[in-house]
Amino acid sequence: MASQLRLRSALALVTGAGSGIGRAVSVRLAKEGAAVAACDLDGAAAQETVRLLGGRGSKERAPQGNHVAFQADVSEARAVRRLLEQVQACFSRPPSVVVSCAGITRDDFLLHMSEDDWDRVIAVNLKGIFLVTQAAAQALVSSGCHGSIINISSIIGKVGNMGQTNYAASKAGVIGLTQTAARELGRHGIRCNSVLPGFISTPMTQKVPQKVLDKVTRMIPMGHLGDPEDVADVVAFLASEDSGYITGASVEVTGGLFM
Ligand SMILES: CCCCCCCCCCCCCC(=O)CC(=O)SCCNC(=O)CCNC(=O)[C@H](O)C(C)(C)COP(=O)(O)OP(=O)(O)OC[C@H]1O[C@@H](n2cnc3c(N)ncnc32)[C@H](O)[C@@H]1OP(=O)(O)O
Ligand SMILES: NC(=O)C1=CN([C@@H]2O[C@H](COP(=O)(O)OP(=O)(O)OC[C@H]3O[C@@H](n4cnc5c(N)ncnc54)[C@H](O)[C@@H]3O)[C@@H](O)[C@H]2O)C=CC1
Repeated sequence: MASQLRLRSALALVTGAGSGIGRAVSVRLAKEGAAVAACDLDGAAAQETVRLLGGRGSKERAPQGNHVAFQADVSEARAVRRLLEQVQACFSRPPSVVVSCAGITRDDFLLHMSEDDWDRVIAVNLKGIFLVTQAAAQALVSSGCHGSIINISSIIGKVGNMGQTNYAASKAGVIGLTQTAARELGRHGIRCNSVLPGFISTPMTQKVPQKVLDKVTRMIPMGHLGDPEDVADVVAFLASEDSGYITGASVEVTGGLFM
């Protein structure tokens, strides 16, 4: 999709911006003119993303159209409230585009999965998106601004996957959360959509045993894993007015896997 300055007036908050899909989303939204607030649990990784965007802003003040890094754990309510406060103080407005990419895996078969591995994945992948979506929506509604919220789920949230009861439940929950937010926030001019990537080449998938990787690659109709940029293309579309009448959707970016 040709790159345009579709987002030149947007302020985009991206969580999980320090790696993989979140970094690719940050790069793409900046390329289309957005100012980017790049947030990650790993603050240094978020800073590196901002360096890649050519940003130099400090938390205290972001020169017009600049990009700034923030550190926050999205699973912590106080951290998310502080994040939205810092972003609005830095840019003097709420983010009109919010992309929740922060996510983790703690894979194991159901028979052996620990309660801690269940709790942590649900806390980051599902509660984290609840907290960020809620805080961003509150800021937008109270300021009377329209917006586009894009939550990264997974095709696994639709079809399940061996070794991922926690992850699959979290990603299925993201779809339902986003559909409900879309129903409630449409009247405020805030669109909410989910993106369901398939197997994308990032540090997250590098942990997958090779034999599983080989199996799944053979199952993909397009014959290869996706790149983070393939997801960023769709996120940029959902962030822009080119998707102005789309809300509550779940967009699969899978190369046809599990269609
Ligand atoms: C018929 C093949 C179907 C393959 C489907 C795979 C779908 C994956 C698509 C993912 C797309 C989206 C991904 C995403 O959102 C981001 C991620 O979540 S990336 C991480 C994805 N995680 C996995 O797929 C789990 C991979 N498995 C593991 O990490 C380990 O197996 C696990 C920790 C669960 C258990 O380890 P261990 O006890 O050491 O057992 P083994 O590794 O030896 O496995 C035993 C046996 O089971 C087979 N197997 C394991 N996982 C899967 C799986 N997901 N799908 C199919 N088969 C799996 C493994 O190959 C072994 O088979 P053998 O025949 O006994 O060798
Ligand atoms: N890679 C893939 O195949 C797929 C990934 N996804 C989802 O896409 C999103 C991004 O995944 P990847 O880029 O592949 O992973 P990644 O591991 O490369 O990046 C995830 C980022 O999230 C950050 N993060 C983790 N916990 C956090 C927390 N509590 N607070 C703030 N930041 C936190 C990490 O520091 C990291 O920078 C995740 O939600 C993942 O579940 C969905 C489908 C497929």
